[in-house]
Amino acid sequence: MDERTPVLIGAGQFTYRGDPASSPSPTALLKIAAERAAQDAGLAPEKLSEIDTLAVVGFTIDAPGGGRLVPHSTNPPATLAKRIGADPKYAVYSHMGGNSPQQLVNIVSERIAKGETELALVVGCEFLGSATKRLTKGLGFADWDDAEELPEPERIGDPRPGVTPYEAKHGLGRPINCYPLFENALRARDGRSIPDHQARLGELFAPFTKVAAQNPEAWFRIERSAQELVEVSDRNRMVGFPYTKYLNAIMDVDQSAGVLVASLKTARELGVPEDKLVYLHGCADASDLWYPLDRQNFHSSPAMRLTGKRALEMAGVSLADIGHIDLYSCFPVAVEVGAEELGLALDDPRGLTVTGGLPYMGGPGNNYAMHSIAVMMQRLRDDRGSYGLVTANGWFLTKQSTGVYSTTPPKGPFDRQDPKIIQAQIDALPHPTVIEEPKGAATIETYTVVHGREGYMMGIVVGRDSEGRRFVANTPTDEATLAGLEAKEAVGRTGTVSRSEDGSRNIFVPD
Ligand SMILES: CC(=O)SCCNC(=O)CCNC(=O)[C@H](O)C(C)(C)COP(=O)(O)OP(=O)(O)OC[C@H]1O[C@@H](n2cnc3c(N)ncnc32)[C@H](O)[C@@H]1OP(=O)(O)O
Repeated sequence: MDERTPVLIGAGQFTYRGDPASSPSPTALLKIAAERAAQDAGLAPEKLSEIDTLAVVGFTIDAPGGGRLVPHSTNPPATLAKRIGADPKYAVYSHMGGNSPQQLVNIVSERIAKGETELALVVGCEFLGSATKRLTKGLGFADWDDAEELPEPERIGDPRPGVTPYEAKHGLGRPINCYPLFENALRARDGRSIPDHQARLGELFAPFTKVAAQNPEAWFRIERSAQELVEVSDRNRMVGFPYTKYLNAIMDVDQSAGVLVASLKTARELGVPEDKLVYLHGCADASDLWYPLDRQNFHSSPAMRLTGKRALEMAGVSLADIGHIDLYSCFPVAVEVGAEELGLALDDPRGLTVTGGLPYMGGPGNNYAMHSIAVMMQRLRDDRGSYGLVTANGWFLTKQSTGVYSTTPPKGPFDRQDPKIIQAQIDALPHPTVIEEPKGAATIETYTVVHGREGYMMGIVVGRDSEGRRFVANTPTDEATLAGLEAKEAVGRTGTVSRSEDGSRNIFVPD
């Protein structure tokens, strides 16, 4: 076999459940995952000093506008490299997006195949669990010694924000507000009643909780029934209609995961046991029409379809050959759309997650898919010769990265297709015109109702004006309007849109 074949040799995960006052710093979390990945490959932790490539998944807290409330290094790859005694010639820090782990594995694999990298560490972490508690309880961060001021890291990935200022002003910038727009559109497209659709969401995610309950690294190791997931209760409030809290990715966790990727030559020189090797057979990366209002509709993802198709094609296998699947699962609609685009039934007997998914396993911001890859590697080692599919999603069903893995060595050389090829097909798709200041009669294309801890907050409507142009608006915030939007299907309802009194936003009033 070609000695430049990229191969994943070790994976490490870590979940911190201790006292927030002594929680590990971001660099410490990364280092633990890296050391566990080395151990998994049968290597001493000191061997990490030999990496020539380091790719760190962007911290959620470094999202644009995140500020620096939580002290941490201004250059996470450089700080981690120092801690593990490495001097990588290629060190990068990714932009925001849950697609990043799979995308980084795809990119470093291509570098390995081209002879640019011999041994790479790809690693990320989430630390909002303890960080938020430290901030709210005034515990400080004095024991975190990684808040270094260093030159900015080299960034990798697509730097564009997930929403336009127009969309952000109306609340689309938060995933808990934006994903429900897709869910409600999907329900309306299928003509399903609200109660039937809620039941479907519960049935979709109950098996995820079962997998999480068996996963030692899962944040919530609790199996829940379909009904419990969707029933509004004191412990399970509505967040963004139709999603109760249990259907949302959990935000506040402390977790890290990383993988070591090597050329086959280096893996052999390091003495990595053959039964540890997991090959990346296929991969693809693409973005959908970027901003939510530019999408063709709110119930599809051409990027998921085309990256899935391409990754399978590159691997030379079909969906029927795949034994293990992990679809990105920040919210149910990511799984529903992902399954539909790939041609999978929601009750596929193979299951749609190997980890338990973002609402139960955790890893909410950008690093979840690293956990999928880590668990997938072990699944494939335990089921030798089988294939595994991992999908990873960033922003609002925006950026997609896909990987197909197996312990079976690939037949041909690793040849990643230029992502621009799929991207050109997606960018050429027709889509509606967007209008920023609509006026007059309009129709709801999709919507959500946003709840805070104390109850109703606001409605968000994506609508079409009388000329078919798409806009976003908020609704009046009175309970009757908001409860009405939840009581019966509001997609297709008519109303009137105008500018708010202060001129800052659009307001849609249903008829
Ligand atoms: C591409 C992408 O990946 S997009 C996804 C990116 N990720 C996100 O956007 C994360 C979205 N999630 C969130 O913002 C938050 O987790 C929310 C809003 C859903 C809930 O958070 P909060 O407002 O803090 O919830 P609330 O105050 O009502 O309840 C907190 C309690 O619920 C628990 N909880 C929060 N989410 C869940 C969940 N999914 N399952 C079970 N329990 C949960 C918390 O651990 C906490 O428990 P405690 O009281 O025992 O400490």
